[in-house]
Amino acid sequence: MIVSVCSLAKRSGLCTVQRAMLAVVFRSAVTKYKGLWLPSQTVARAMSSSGGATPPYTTLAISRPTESITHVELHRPEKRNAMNSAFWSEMVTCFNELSEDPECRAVVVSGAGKLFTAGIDLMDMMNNVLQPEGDDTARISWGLKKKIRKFQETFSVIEKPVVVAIHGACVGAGVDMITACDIRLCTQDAWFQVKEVDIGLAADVGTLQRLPKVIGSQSLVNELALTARKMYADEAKSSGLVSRVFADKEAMMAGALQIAGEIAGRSPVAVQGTKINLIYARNHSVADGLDYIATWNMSMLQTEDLMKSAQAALEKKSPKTKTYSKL
Ligand SMILES: CCC/C=C/C=C/C(=O)SCCNC(=O)CCNC(=O)[C@H](O)C(C)(C)COP(=O)(O)OP(=O)(O)OC[C@H]1O[C@@H](n2cnc3c(N)ncnc32)[C@H](O)[C@@H]1OP(=O)(O)O
Repeated sequence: MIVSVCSLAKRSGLCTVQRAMLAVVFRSAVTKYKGLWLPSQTVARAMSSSGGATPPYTTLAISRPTESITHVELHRPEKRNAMNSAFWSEMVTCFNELSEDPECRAVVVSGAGKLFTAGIDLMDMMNNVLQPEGDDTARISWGLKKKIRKFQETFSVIEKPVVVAIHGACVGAGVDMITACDIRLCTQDAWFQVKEVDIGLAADVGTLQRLPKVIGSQSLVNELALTARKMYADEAKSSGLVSRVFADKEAMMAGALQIAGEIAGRSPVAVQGTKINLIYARNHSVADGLDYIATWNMSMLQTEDLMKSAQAALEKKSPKTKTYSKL
């Protein structure tokens, strides 16, 4: 199909630059799905209608909309994707596997059913997570700290670029999770709630540390975290929590897939380096960040990807027109 569009453009008398631009625009509107070039909208629809969790997982449905994009769907729709003990360990296994998988160059995360996630599974939290284990206060505290660190790890292990697509609601630990993702999108009906104060605890899986870096206004972060008020899509956009708001889930999934495709089509050396250095810069001073990238790039600048991408730029083509080997 791509080939026929290109030859059509050639016959139409368009110049090389116009033809190249047309090809890029066309490519961003379609996605290769199971060997066929299909409209991104159609692939997004297929992504949103998964049957159930993917064994051995019980809370996640994993699919590959394209060779290089993995879709991870939170999948406990009947419990509003509440995060139970299985979820916390499955997420770590899943993201560790994706980190090791050279085929996977970008990840889309979304939620099945009515909403993105209702946060931690409250029944599980009361019956399992918070059950005291240990003979005295010191030992119980020691064990709890280990648990909290393990929960924190769940969202910190995400090494590949992650686009998260939020619809309906994103509550409590859901906010912790999305602040650890790279690109946040939502639907017009989405709302966000740092709910932890309402259940008697200070959020401890990343919101209090990452949200101030994400939305920039400490006053707004304080208000959200201290009052647990809901924040709706428009404010999420204006405050910078999300970068785009879509009319509905289908449009959002198509948008997420398109962004993931933009990332996955570029040099994995450049993409991974960018993600790692952005996170480093967030957590360190400018001086430390500059030193880190200099050390990083003293080896990474030797990649063949640089020549390929520069060649594409000279030819006035998208870097996505080149093939980059796995990382
Ligand atoms: C060391 C700990 C670190 C982590 C800390 C994390 C903290 C947090 O995440 S705080 C936030 C906790 N979450 C909540 O307080 C949200 C509770 N849920 C709701 O308010 C509503 O369910 C919601 C507005 C999200 C959706 O409402 P809707 O009317 O659409 O659904 P429901 O009829 O209420 O629920 C359907 C079934 O799902 C079960 N469920 C929903 N949320 C949870 C949850 N968080 N934990 C466990 N189960 C949940 C609900 O009980 C219904 O089940 P059933 O009755 O069997 O149909």
